[in-house]
Amino acid sequence: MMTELNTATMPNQGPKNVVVELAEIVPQNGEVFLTWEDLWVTASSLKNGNKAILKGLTGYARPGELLAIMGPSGCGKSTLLDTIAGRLGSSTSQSGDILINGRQQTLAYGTYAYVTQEDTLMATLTVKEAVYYSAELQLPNSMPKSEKKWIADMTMKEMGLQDAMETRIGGWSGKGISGGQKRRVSICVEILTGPKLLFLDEPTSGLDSAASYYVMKTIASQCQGRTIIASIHQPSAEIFSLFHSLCLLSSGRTVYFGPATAAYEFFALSGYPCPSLQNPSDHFLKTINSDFDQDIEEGPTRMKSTEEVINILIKSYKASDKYEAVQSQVAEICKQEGEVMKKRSHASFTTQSLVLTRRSFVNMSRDLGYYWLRLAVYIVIAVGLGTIYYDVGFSNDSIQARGSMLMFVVTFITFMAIGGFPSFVEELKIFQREKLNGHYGSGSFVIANTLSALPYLLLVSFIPGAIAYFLTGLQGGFEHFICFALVLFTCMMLVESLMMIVASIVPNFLMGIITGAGIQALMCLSGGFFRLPNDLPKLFWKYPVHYIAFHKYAYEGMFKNEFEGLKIHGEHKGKIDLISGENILRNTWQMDMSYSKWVDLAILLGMLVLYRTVYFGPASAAIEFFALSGYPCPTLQNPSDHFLKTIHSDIDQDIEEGPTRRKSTEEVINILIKSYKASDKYEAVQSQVAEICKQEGEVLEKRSHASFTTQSFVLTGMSFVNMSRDLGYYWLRLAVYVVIAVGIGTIYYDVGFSIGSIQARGSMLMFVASFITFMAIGGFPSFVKDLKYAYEGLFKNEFEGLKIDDGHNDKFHLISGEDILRDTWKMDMDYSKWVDLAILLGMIVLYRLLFLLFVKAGEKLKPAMRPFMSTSPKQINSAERPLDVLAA
Ligand SMILES: Nc1ncnc2c1ncn2[C@@H]1O[C@H](COP(=O)(O)OP(=O)(O)OP(=O)(O)O)[C@@H](O)[C@H]1O
Repeated sequence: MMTELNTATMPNQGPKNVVVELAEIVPQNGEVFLTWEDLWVTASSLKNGNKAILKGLTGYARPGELLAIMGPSGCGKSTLLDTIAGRLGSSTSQSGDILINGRQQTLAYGTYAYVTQEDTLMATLTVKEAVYYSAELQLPNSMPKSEKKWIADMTMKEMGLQDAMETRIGGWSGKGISGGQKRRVSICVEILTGPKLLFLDEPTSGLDSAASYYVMKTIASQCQGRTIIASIHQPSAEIFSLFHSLCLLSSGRTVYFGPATAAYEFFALSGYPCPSLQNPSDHFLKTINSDFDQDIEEGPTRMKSTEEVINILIKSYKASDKYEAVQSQVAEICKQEGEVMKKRSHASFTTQSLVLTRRSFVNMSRDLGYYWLRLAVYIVIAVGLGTIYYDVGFSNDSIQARGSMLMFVVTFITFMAIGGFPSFVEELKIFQREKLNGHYGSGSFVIANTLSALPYLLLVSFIPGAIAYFLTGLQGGFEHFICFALVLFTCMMLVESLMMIVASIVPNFLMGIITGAGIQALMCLSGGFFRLPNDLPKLFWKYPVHYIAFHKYAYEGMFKNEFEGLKIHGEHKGKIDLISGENILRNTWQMDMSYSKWVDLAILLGMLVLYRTVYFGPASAAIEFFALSGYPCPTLQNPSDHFLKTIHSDIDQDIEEGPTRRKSTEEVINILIKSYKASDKYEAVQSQVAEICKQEGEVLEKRSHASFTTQSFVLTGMSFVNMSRDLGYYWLRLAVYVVIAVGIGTIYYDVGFSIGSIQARGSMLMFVASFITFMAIGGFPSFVKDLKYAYEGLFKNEFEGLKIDDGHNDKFHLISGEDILRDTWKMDMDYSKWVDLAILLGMIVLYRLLFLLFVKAGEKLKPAMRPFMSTSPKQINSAERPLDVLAA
């Protein structure tokens, strides 16, 4: 359909006499026509009020075309893309119509793909593994495996990834492929299903100009029957020539929408022609960039501000035939009630769960921080526990020792299960991206994460568990050990499940660790060890928190397992008396003996199922919410572009050498290298280098910089401001601590001076000194030495000068706090509580000095460590590295 629009000529009113081609508006084979009309997007915040980001945009995207959204940084490109893809965050509101094939409908699975700016990929996998797994997850079961592999291989080849296929992706845990290659892997996994509508947010960010060109060329070559919309920053002249349509934005307004080729003419006719030998996109962006208030020359004497120029261009566009063409094209598309988008078939739920389990298992096995480090630390702690409580015996004292040892296992060892949280958060980010793109749902992810973690959790509970159990000499018998290890295993899994729920609600991992630790602190406080069950305040702490906290059942399971059937050799009036474990459980630990330890274990397992289900339901909806809120994911060629493009071997592109001869890029590079080595340039370089080396020239002098004091002050100021603004640094911890403090205060409310208060005071102080300081470092085991002085300081502060009524023979009898410190808590009374505090302060200084030492040593060690940390230089595309750095 060819339509000639408004051919009247008006001076400086935009390009006229342009024949605009309107596509056949009959969507076939799932093709997609997308229109948006009078689109407004407003961000509202308490601080800044309402701010319009997009201001009444109208446009369309058609099958077979690549539409580029261009504009200066912050003009609203990503917002427009997100809005038309239905991914706008909840902090913004939108108005206007967005129609697919003239209908209001949602984007169905497999019909569209969205490639985000950020690359969220599994760092431990190789490129090939990542793409293969993705193909298995997305492509239908009916497709043979060989075909899936073929599609994956072809797509990788199209994206120029064939040389990086065996290289690990790398990321936060270690260097892998380059940033540019990551970009291409991200695009690759999204186009595997051949979606009819493709959104790309900055597909070339992080790529050098040659790689950008080839990636965009590959994308453009896939336009057949496909609608592609890409936001792009600064395309080279060559990339610009690949665009069919262009949407040029400035501060949320349309400066131009129409054929990309006609934009050059539009600017010229509007009075801002592109100077010869300049990349048109550079010219367009420079003209409409109001960030740097640069006056624009309009002749030898006249200058205009960028804002004025933008207004002229917008007016010119609105008066042009391009504007009319857009309106009529949108009206035309909207008239048709086109095809309803049908969901593509994808891999079944079972296949997805199995593939995800395999992928997650491989990731866990390769990520040192997921389980291996924890296993090593647990083994060290288990040896520590085993040697501290070595052969605990059956004396009266062993009651307290057994109880403390089991409490440590249930509370601290399981608490440390949050150590794998950062690795889990990385996996979660990938899940969020893949879920948003419809690759699979929450169900398969939860099943896969549970199944893949099982073998590792069994390892980390049974091996350290056995070491601690047998060294301590807890109750003999296989059944007892199995119960102990199973309770430990279930608790660890419960902590991981709890952290999964936290991760889906809290946006970053530091905040997640603090929140998760806070929840656990409250649960173990009310679990029945730190405050015995009968002493817990009835309202709230006993009913319901005590019964909700998994620690209650874990303590009960562990204690029943240990004490049932045990005979303790107590001493009474100089005679040895046997006390039964059941009595100890009932009287000392106040346990509910109406059900067995296996019931406790069953309740723990039930809780596990519940936690995982909670994550699967409302929590996964929260994931979506946070991801959507932004937390969670050329004809005049630039010479340097040409050089890079020519020597770029990633994409095996043939280079024309005349009408018939073609050479592979690799061949061309070899010819160029040979030619360079034979040239006078090469000789000149050799002689210049030799010449320079001959001279013993000036020694480079160090430039003077800010003094040490100034630097320290500035850094203190910066750090202080950062800490005050970062919610996760101290504020969240403060809030969590306040909640825990209220918990402690109400649980131990007005502890009194009875004999029972000795235990209560001790437990409360132990909880404060260990658990709360433990939380300060996000779950890393605090140094035991610190705790000794912290305990001593707090205990002396509390008991010195105190008088406790021991109620001996029902008479009022006072015991001094000093006696309690010496006899009950076995404290060193040779020095005062202030010495303990001074030692703690000294340790803080020592740790900071050690930190400085490690930072300095780390800088020196880095070059030596590099070979172990990164992949070989051969695997990293050397041509991309310098430009990636520049782009960054
Ligand atoms: N949720 C939001 N709340 C407040 N302001 C927002 C929100 N989202 C975007 N903005 C603002 O809207 C403007 C456009 O943002 P957008 O990310 O769409 O720009 P862009 O053109 O894609 O930028 P860049 O090229 O730098 O990625 C920016 O000024 C940004 O700060």
